[in-house]
Amino acid sequence: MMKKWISPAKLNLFLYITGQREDKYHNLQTLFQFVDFYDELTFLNRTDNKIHLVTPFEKVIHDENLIIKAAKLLLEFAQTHRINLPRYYGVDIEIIKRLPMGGGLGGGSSNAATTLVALNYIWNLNLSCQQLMELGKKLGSDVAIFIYGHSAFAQGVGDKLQSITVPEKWYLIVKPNINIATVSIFSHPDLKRDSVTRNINQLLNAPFKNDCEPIVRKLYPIIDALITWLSSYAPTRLTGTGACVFSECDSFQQAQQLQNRLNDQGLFTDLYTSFIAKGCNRSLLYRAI
Ligand SMILES: C[C@@](CO)(OP(=O)(O)O)[C@H](O)COP(=O)(O)OP(=O)(O)OC[C@H]1O[C@@H](n2ccc(N)nc2=O)[C@H](O)[C@@H]1O
Ligand SMILES: Nc1ncnc2c1ncn2[C@@H]1O[C@H](COP(=O)(O)OP(=O)(O)O)[C@@H](O)[C@H]1O
Repeated sequence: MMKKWISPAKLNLFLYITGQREDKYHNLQTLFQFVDFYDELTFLNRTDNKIHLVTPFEKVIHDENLIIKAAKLLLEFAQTHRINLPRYYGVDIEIIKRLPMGGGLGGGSSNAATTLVALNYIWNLNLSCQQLMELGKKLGSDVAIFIYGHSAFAQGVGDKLQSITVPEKWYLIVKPNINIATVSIFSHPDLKRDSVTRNINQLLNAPFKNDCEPIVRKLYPIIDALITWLSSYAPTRLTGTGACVFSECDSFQQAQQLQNRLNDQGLFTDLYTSFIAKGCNRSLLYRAI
């Protein structure tokens, strides 16, 4: 059977913005954890050395897809550094896409990371995790954490990573039918950008917050309503720049109860979907290898 490569979602358990650099990128302090909800990628050999994404994406053109960009970047790196490639390195890439786009779950970045890790293995390039992370950063700030593959406290623009083990909670993740472009939140004048820099112990011992949440709640009333409603049952926050919100539960049963309650309360039920996932300190990308 053809090997499936896992491409998991992440949550930002907390996210603080401590300033903005000259290049306009924001300095962050964030806690990343993976969950067991994922896309699946397969790579099938071609004999014409073309790289092709077989699965159509409604909103992303082929060559702009982060999967294709990652494959081409790795190929170019191997060719520039004269690393031996197999005679037939062409691939047809298929994806079972479950992660919503613009959901703050890092789906695009995760797909890029999985592509880099998978093709490094399939092409037998032997690049180190560090080398793949450096390449990944060229595609997006979040790609590095997905290659790193362990829960981490991230600083800088989200790329300075320190491994950390956090409780593997269950989450009810609610996805409003909205896609939020990261840049639209990071460029908003009212975004809170002045959190004080704290060390990891201070951050772990304070209530977890997301600095993007106030502005996202103001811009998207459905997200505000969901966080307000869910918070009366479990701690609930925004992940990344949204649109998903997650409620932290101690067991699958608790998450399921909350999901049932949400479905039964009958408010705006056509405006969102939800699923249950478990936090994983180790990314399933590596557990599956
Ligand atoms: C906010 C976070 C938190 O994990 O996640 P998402 O909500 O997107 O999943 C990330 O920092 C997003 O990372 P990623 O989605 O890879 O962003 P990128 O493609 O690098 O950047 C998109 C745009 O966001 C802004 N940006 C991104 C990262 C950062 N530290 N400061 C920024 O100001 C920049 O304007 C950039 O052009
Ligand atoms: N393979 C991909 N999967 C998802 N999004 C992709 C992909 N390739 C490019 N994109 C683009 O990246 C954007 C951000 O997607 P995604 O990473 O899923 O969201 P977020 O950054 O909110 O977590 C999408 O809206 C889409 O335009």
